[in-house]
Amino acid sequence: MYQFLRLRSKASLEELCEAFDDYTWEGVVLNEMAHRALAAPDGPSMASTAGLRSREPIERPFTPVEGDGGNVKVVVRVRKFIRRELEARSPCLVEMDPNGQQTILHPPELTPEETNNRRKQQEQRDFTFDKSFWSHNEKDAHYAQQHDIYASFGEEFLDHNFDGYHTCIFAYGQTGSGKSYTMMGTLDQPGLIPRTCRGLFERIEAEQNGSITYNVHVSYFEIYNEHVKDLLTPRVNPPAYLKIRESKSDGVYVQNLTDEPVKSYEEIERLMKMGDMNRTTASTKMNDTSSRSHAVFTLTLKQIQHDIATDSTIERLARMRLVDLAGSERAGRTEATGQRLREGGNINQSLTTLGRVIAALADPKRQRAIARSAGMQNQAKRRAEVVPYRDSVLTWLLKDSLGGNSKTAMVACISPTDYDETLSTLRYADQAKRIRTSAHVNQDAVSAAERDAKILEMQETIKSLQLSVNAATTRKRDEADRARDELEDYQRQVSKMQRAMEESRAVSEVKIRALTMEVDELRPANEALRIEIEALRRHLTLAVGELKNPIVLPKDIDVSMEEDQENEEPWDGSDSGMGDDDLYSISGEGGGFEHEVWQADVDELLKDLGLFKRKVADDKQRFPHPSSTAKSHGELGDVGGN
Ligand SMILES: Nc1ncnc2c1ncn2[C@@H]1O[C@H](COP(=O)(O)OP(=O)(O)OP(=O)(O)O)[C@@H](O)[C@H]1O
Repeated sequence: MYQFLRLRSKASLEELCEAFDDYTWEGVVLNEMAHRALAAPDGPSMASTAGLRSREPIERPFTPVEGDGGNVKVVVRVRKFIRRELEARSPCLVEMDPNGQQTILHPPELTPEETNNRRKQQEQRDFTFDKSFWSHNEKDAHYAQQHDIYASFGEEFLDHNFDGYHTCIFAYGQTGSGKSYTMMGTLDQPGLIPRTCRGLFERIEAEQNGSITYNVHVSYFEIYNEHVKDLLTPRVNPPAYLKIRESKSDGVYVQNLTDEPVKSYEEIERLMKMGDMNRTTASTKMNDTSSRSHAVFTLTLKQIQHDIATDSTIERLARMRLVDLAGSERAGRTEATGQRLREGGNINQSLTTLGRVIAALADPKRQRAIARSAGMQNQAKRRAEVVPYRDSVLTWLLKDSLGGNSKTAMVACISPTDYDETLSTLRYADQAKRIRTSAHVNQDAVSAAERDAKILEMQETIKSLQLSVNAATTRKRDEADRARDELEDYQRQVSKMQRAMEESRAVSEVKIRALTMEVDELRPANEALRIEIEALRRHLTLAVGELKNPIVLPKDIDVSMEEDQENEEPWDGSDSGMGDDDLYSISGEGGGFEHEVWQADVDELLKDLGLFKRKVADDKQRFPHPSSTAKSHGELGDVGGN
């Protein structure tokens, strides 16, 4: 700190910076402040460090990345032999080239009679997909385990979700080909769904940086015989079927579907198990645990980032659809009768519609028509589009995932032994490769005022719905249906508002967390400032005392003897030979001039310190130290004037 007193020319802010640079680590804080003050275009500003920091761009993973969804990603997986196939000593008809991603289907050896009975010859067929997973023989080097499937594209899809894209992965294939094994897996060999859920929470924990709030919701339903059943509510008899509705803001949705908020993987795991228990399965000739329904597991991830500088939020919404379709089946081969036969019929019908939707979407002519229809009026638009989404519940609900705002992947599961079924699946998959989706980042920037206004608007809507529900219930019976719809709308709005308010509360928590962190960060700097000020105050007292009572040395004592001896030159009193320590040795003649210079230096110092005092006081006022507010004010008051 003595360097401070050794400044001989004007004690400007620049010199103060240098002095602090050489001093202690606490000086870095003051130094940074002084540099910032100097860097300000209109001279030293009163902005505190915190204020400056808050205006700097915060690290933001929320950089909008736009682009289309690209083509549907298609991968194929062949499973190992199951008991039935081993017993029949069926040969493996599938070959895969893991490097070229080729899947080759060989024709089975037929007896002459079988060959004669066939209308079409079976021949070798080659297909190329984004990936061909060989899960047939564990001993092979390129054997694909469950985690290989997730690592290959499950992780990539999770990346898309965090970027704000909706995604959909669906498993397609004949009954018993390994769809449920791939999607859900077993306890010791978990599939894509549990791995995605775990990956999601691992990332949330790893990416927790304090300024982002993550909200995750889960829903799980099945489409059984063209009816939608909630898998997260207990089964009832007769079964409760849910309605499908469409709204401008939410698109096609299942009314009153449970959408459970979850905070950890364990919570999701519990819901997954509950859903699986509720799912309709049955034993058939082709599969002991055959899924008799299409199951749609949906994760919704909302990321809310709060920018403390502008008090606005950026919201990203991503929906992950993980679909385990029921398997296509030939009645002749499954030998199904009664209920199983009816189920099979419904399954096949919806899969046929899915095939028609895929064919329509993959057709380039149709794609051009859809693109052209973008600016058309309703009726003309519908004629141009003609994708038969509405022909089955499955395609109607997956409309967006199949050809709209989603990045989509299809896992085609095949059996190693069944030529016709496998060929049909591979053709289906080959067509799906050509579908292009139009995914975009689902991101909104909302200011605090807009958020409040949104909640207010919802409250108003709810109020008016409440009035019309009350009025409708008093009207005649034939209006009961309308009343029920209004009531459902009302309930939907209420739960939407509850969610918005919950999010608002979460944003407030983030704000509090960020401010607390900033105060904590500033605490050491404040403490350093306090110590510096105390030291400065002591030194100033010393310097002022020195000026008031200069040490007068008798003329005949030459204190510069030592120096003279070293320099071997007599001191002539001129400025050029004066070292820093001479400040303590000068007196008498010429001392008047030096005194004026010192006085000017000290005045400058006092001025600068006044400046610091104001800045420090400003900081202290903005970020008060709980225990030392009063004390600090007292200390600052001791330092020289403005
Ligand atoms: N990659 C695999 N490795 C080991 N076993 C598998 C694999 N794929 C499927 N299996 C086994 O094959 C059998 C049928 O699989 P799974 O139930 O997943 O078929 P599915 O396509 O879902 O059938 P369905 O359409 O009838 O529901 C199960 O016993 C399953 O454990």
